[in-house]
Amino acid sequence: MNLQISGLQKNYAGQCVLNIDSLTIEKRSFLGIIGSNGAGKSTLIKIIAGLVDASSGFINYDGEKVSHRIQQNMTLVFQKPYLLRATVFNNIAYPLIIRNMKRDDILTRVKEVMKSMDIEYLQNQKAWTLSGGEAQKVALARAIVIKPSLLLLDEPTANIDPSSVLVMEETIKKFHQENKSTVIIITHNLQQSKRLCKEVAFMNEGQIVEMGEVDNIFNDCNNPLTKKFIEGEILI
Ligand SMILES: Nc1ncnc2c1ncn2[C@@H]1O[C@H](COP(=O)(O)OP(=O)(O)OP(=O)(O)O)[C@@H](O)[C@H]1O
Repeated sequence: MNLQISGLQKNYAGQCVLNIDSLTIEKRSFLGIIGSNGAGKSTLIKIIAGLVDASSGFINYDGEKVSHRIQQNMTLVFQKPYLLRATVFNNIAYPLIIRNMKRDDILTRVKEVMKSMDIEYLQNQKAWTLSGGEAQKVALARAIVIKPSLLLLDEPTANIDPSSVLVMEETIKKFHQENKSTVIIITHNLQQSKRLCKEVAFMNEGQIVEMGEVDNIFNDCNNPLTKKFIEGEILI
C-alpha cells in the first residue's frame, strides 16, 4: 500500500503533538520510525491505522481516503498485545473468520503461520495464560495471517528475550519478502531498525526531522539532531 500524508496535525488540549507537512511512503517500503519518548511516533501510526482522528490534514491510501475496505487490509501490532479471551488457535483464526474465509482455508492458513513461527505447541493454550513473549508472537501471527498490504508495528519486540526477538524479526522479514506489503515499525532498538528496515525516519517533537535509506541515516545523516540521537546523546 502506498501512503501519502499531507498537512497532518494532531493536537491534545491545544498542544500540537504531531505536525507532518508532507510524507510519502511508497508501496513495499520497509520503514522504521525512531525517536525519543513523546516524539509522536505512536500517534502517527494510530492515525494511519484509523484508530485516532487527525486534528487536520489527510492521508491517502493507494490514492483513496480511508475506508472499511482499506482498514480491512491493514493490521497494527501494539507493544502490549491485545488478545481475545480464547485459545491461541482461535485468536489467530479470528481475523479470517470475520472475513468469511472457508473453514478448510482457515485451518491451512493458521497452521502455516503457527508452523513458520514455531508456535504450534501453543495452539490450544488459552491466550491469557501465555508469557509476554509468547503473547507477542501470537499477536504478530494474528496480524500477518490476513496478509495485510500494510503492516504497522508499534515496538512489537519491546520486553521480549533475544531468541523471541529473532523469531519475530525473521517472521516480519519473511512476511515483507513474500508479500507485496508495506511495513512500518516503531522501534527504540536502533540495531533492530538497521537489521530490518530499508528506510528510517527520525521523529522529534511531532515532526519528521530526517528520513532516508538506513545506511545514509546511520552513517551520513544531514541533521545534527539525528546525529545526536543515533549517537545516544540526550536531546534537550
Ligand atoms: N490520548 C492522549 N491524550 C493526551 N495526550 C496524548 C494522548 N496520546 C498521546 N499524547 C501525547 O502526545 C505526545 C506524543 O505521544 P506518542 O505516544 O505519540 O509518543 P511516542 O513517540 O510514541 O512515545 P514513546 O516512545 O514513549 O512511545 C506525548 O506528549 C503524549 O503525552
